[in-house]
Amino acid sequence: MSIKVGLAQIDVSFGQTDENFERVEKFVAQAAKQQVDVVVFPEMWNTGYALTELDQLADRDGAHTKELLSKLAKQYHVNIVGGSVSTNRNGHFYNTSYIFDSEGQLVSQYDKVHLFGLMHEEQFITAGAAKNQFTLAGVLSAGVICYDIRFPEWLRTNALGGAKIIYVSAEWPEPRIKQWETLLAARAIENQAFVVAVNRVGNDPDNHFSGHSQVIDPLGNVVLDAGEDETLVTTEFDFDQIDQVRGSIPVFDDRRPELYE
Ligand SMILES: O=C(O)CCC(=O)C(=O)O
Repeated sequence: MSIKVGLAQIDVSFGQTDENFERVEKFVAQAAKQQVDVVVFPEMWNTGYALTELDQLADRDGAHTKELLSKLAKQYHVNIVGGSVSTNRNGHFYNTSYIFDSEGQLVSQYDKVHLFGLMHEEQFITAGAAKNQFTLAGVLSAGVICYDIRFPEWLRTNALGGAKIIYVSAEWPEPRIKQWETLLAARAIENQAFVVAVNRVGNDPDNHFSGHSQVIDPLGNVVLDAGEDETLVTTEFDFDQIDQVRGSIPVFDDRRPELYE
């Protein structure tokens, strides 16, 4: 079984929500034209890290994002891993990912669990406390957001459901891009899964973001690298490789969880 994914490596206009919603709409249409099964977006694409303005800008109850992604998924008959957006729910702000199937149904909702102190995220955002495991395009999958990839135990926790694809959405700044690439490869190898990771490009007042969205196979090989410009890149991969890799080095069977606490 194979799947075609589209990585929407977009810029994010700082605090300009209307512009950002329009951009996402354009990229979903473009992805649909290329007949992808799943299109994936980066982190916090509605506002960027405009954390001090969340009161005015964060999506209340995620309503605007959910309405748009659901409509687009249905209209174009495409599955959408909606990156993440800043949301305002019950008086708290969250960094929230919404995932829609090609019928326009919400299949998962995830609040980023590990908040990134270097960008003062924890001063504004409330951390999530739940996993993100779902079936999309018929494939068991998991999803995390940016800084989450520094926590192998969290990805393992999510991957233990049998995920064959781990989706990562990020706003990962350029100075640490080597760490991004290395961490993604390690998460793919240790979980023997495909990693589909989408980073943004462009600038915010404090950071430059250089993309390098990637698809990585279960052996840690980079199948696709999107480079440093705003772009939609696509690739198709099949899951036989996962069975081969898991069959030859059975790390899931060889785990010793009784020793890990
Ligand atoms: O861990 C890093 O170096 C980057 C994390 C980050 O930018 C984020 O979580 O938004």
